[in-house]
Amino acid sequence: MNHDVIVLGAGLAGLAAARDLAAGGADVLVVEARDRVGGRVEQTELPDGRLVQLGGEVVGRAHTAYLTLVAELGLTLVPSYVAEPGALTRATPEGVGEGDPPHWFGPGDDACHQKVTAAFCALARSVDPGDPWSHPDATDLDRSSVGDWLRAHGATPAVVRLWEIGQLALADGSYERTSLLAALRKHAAVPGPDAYDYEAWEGLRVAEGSATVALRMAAALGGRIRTGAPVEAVTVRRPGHCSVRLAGGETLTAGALVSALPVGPLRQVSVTGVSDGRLASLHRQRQALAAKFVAAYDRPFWRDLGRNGLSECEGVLGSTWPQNEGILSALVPPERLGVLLGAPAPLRTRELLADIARLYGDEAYRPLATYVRTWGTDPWTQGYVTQWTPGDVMAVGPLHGTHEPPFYVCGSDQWVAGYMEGAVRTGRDAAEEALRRG
Ligand SMILES: Cc1cc2nc3c(=O)[nH]c(=O)nc-3n(C[C@H](O)[C@H](O)[C@H](O)COP(=O)(O)OP(=O)(O)OC[C@H]3O[C@@H](n4cnc5c(N)ncnc54)[C@H](O)[C@@H]3O)c2cc1C
Repeated sequence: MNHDVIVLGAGLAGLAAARDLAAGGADVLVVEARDRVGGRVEQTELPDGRLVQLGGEVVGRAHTAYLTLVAELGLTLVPSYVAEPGALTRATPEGVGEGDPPHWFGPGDDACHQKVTAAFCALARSVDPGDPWSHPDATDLDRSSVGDWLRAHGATPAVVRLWEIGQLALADGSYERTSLLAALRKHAAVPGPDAYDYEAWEGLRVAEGSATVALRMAAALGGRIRTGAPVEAVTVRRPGHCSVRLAGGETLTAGALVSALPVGPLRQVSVTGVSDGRLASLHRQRQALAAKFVAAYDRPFWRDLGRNGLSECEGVLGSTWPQNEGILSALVPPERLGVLLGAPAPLRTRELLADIARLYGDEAYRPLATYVRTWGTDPWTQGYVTQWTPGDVMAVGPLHGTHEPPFYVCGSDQWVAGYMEGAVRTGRDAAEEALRRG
């Protein structure tokens, strides 16, 4: 059977695209490799009814496409962990400290931190997040790492360490391997007084559960989604004549294709009939590889210490934060993922709980349930959020986030920095463009 549009991947991007295409009157089919929808948003339920998010969780006030979709779906936004009272905790091999300044700062470090932060935010204002390539110094800014830029602007080792622990807390790649232009672009997309504004990026969550956003869209799409259907090859023969070959050999045809695949799995799909330049651009994109750990407790015991559950760490874990009453989320950043994967599976949980115990005490060793989700090595994700190492922004180039009709591209990697906002924004944009072109 021929469809108007086939959407590849049933994550937030693919579902948002398919929802708008169907609403616009298109005959749309979504093909999804896994036996579930949602991709990087996934949830499970504890016996006591609390939902546990194993993937994407929080958004911010600047995430307008996501917030609009949530309202359309009749879901509720509530303040996230950012509103939790209490102090941030930072753990390094030499100590555990509370609040600011960090425990390794000496005289002059705080003033230095303020100075380089102000310089970074001012420089970010000169970057257009939709067109970073037009910046007069784009090539140089992209060639530099954030770490090199910090040192060149007088950042002390203690200040560089603070920036780095914050970056690894987000499980992004190290600032030593992050393009300055990409970091400036990300800040320009969601500006704030700090290099990363937690309130603007992470101040809200969906009360009914982050993955419920995907489940609601999928329920409305009903039989238009095929799960357990990995795509192996796509061919664009001529405008209006596209085909998709699934694992197992079945071939589907459509007038147009919307790829909503993460950049890793997309590299493994054979794509024919699309320009070499576009394929080179798509294949150059990469993801930070990370894992998520969740420990569910009967109560938020970190509050006993006056702490808010948010931490930045130099252990195997890069960070913790409370996702829900008594439930702690944690991320293992790319630089430390190998340590986790190298540990025998039965020992991993104990090792991760030890990091939490160091932060908040021995009650950490008595969770009701734990979950380790190694997204970085999951074959259908191969990552976590988009990563831009020095040189990547220019190499990917202005084709980023654009289409080659009848081959449309969306997914969080096609926005500035990934995230659920990127998935929804680019998914809806792709659908709008495909409908506009008929
Ligand atoms: C641990 C973790 C925490 C995160 N935290 C946050 C957060 O708090 N806030 C935030 O905004 N973002 C967060 N993110 C990022 C966010 O979840 C993602 O950017 C977003 O959900 C990606 O949506 P997507 O539709 O672009 O891609 P995906 O969700 O990855 O969807 C792609 C779909 O394509 C499918 N697929 C892959 N290959 C094939 C194939 N060959 N054939 C068919 N189907 C295929 C996949 O199975 C998947 O369902 C987090 C991500 C992770 C992993």
